[in-house]
Amino acid sequence: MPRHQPPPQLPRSGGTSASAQLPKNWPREITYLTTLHVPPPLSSSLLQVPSNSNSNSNPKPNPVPSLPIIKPNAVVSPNHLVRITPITSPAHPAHGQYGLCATRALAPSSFIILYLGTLHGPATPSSRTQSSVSSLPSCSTPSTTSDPTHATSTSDPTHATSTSDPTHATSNYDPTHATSNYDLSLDRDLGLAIDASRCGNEARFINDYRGIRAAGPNAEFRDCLVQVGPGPGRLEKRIGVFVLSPGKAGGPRAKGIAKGEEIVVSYGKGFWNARREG
Ligand SMILES: C[S@@+](CC[C@H](N)C(=O)[O-])C[C@H]1O[C@@H](n2cnc3c(N)ncnc32)[C@H](O)[C@@H]1O
Repeated sequence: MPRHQPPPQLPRSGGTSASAQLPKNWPREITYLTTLHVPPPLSSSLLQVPSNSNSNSNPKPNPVPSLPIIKPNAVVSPNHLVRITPITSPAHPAHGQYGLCATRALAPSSFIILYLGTLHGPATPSSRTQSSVSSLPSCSTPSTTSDPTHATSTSDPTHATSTSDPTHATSNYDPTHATSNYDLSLDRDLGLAIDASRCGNEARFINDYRGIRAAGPNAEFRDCLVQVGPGPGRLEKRIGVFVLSPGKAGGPRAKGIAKGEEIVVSYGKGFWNARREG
């Protein structure tokens, strides 16, 4: 279970905006990010997607043409569409933790927030045997917040983290990613994932729908692209949280998410099976 301990000496806000305010109820021991944390030796160029140029110098088609493009003005920190909410009802399965609630009605299919955290590569043979995390690039000191009892995260089946590819020399793998409850796969081919256990944004507080919303999830993680730099030219891959699409007319999904409702996704059966087995 995630724990929110008293803070070590940490920066309270990360990303590009040093002056970013913290969202209400943000736990002091977790670094708040306004952009993806990409520690060396990784580089955000790994996430770049060729722009849809018509020039002859780039005759290849865009390999991910159908992903939604999130405009810079849709990425605001703190995010005014959501509120980090302490869960006080004993009937809630994540009682004593936090959840994320909508501050206004959110339309079906609409973009809510990016999932931010630390980008990391897969485990390499050497990183698997590494016993100390203190020398690894991280947005905080070795964590008092990661729960060693957590079994390997597999999250949403479409975002299950891969830690088994030993071929990527650029890995910054920290062994705590393997037991993180906040780890989402970003690119299976490259073995890249985003871990929000030590640093992240409001999206890290999204719970799984099981035991919370009988009708199922009302949101989902989706691959998307963000514009980086000035102008529309450069696109990078990210994971976004979106309201579920309407589905069959009149069904529970058609309404989107109501003001005050908890935003819940499906982590996938693998996430919970891994914890039962672990
Ligand atoms: C990504 S975190 C979600 C935010 C978390 N509630 C918090 O306050 O940090 C995932 C963890 O939240 C808890 N959680 C999420 N959904 C749950 C559910 N439906 N039932 C029980 N626990 C849940 C579990 O402890 C899980 O490992």
